[in-house]
Amino acid sequence: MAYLELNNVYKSYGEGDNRTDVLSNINLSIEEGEFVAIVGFTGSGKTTLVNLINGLLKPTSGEVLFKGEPVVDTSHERGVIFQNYSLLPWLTVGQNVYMAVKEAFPKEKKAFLMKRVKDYVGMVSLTPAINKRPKELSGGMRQRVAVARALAMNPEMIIMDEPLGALDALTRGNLQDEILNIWSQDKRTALLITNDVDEGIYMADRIIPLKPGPNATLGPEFKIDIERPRDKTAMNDNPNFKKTRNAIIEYLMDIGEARKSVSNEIYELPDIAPKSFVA
Ligand SMILES: Nc1ncnc2c1ncn2[C@@H]1O[C@H](COP(=O)(O)OP(=O)(O)OP(=O)(O)O)[C@@H](O)[C@H]1O
Repeated sequence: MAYLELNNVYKSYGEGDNRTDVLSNINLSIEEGEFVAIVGFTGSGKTTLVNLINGLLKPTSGEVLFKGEPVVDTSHERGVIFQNYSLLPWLTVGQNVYMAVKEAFPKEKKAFLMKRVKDYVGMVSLTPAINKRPKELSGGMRQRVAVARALAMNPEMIIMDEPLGALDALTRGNLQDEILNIWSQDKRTALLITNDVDEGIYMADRIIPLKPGPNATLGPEFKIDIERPRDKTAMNDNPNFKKTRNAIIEYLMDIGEARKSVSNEIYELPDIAPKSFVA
């Protein structure tokens, strides 16, 4: 039994003429302690996939199993870092993180909770902004609060939906390292959804492309055979890095071309005129 399993998962939105088939025949198996990245084009169904795993959505058919049990709801065991940071606007940075920590550790004393808030706000370099409200922060700072909030809850599995997209390269690199530290020290399981192949190779054990939809499905996996801890600078000269990067990019370009050729199809519109049109 895998830690997380998706078996023949299909997901559509709407009914009848309004039906959109987003995901088709998704099969994914992640072992405990693994770090898996899914790379995909925008609009291909990545957030839908995250929400199915998180328990915010139910599959149209197929099953999502977490530790052998069907996922029916959200759970603290699976912490999600969303791309749209969703902070409570009336609370400060510290209070936003505190609320989440209190929910995850309901029996702990205030001193424990406050220390955890301080540690995780510090980890994302936001100590000077701990008393600010979200509207006083830049998009990147808000995203860092969202990262601190999710990790401070101590989830067994960290699920990341393009969590670092809005950040500058330096902050992004630092947070990648923090996430990797937490993942490896605390023996977590991680799923990263990204459109950045280099980020996926730096962080993950395996990369799986999501082929664009409608009816998006997972492509072949690419194993990242590079020793940990990985060094970004040294990696550029690593033959395995170059080989894997080229293979993934080539694959994505091929499916991108296939997508373009589908969207370039010419549709003929029927030759009709409105019956009651008065010029
Ligand atoms: N609630 C919904 N009702 C109807 N269609 C939806 C709904 N949510 C998403 N979709 C459609 O499903 C498709 C995939 O959306 P999704 O947000 O999962 O993609 P994504 O890969 O995360 O996109 P992005 O990279 O732009 O965030 C899109 O065509 C979108 O319009």
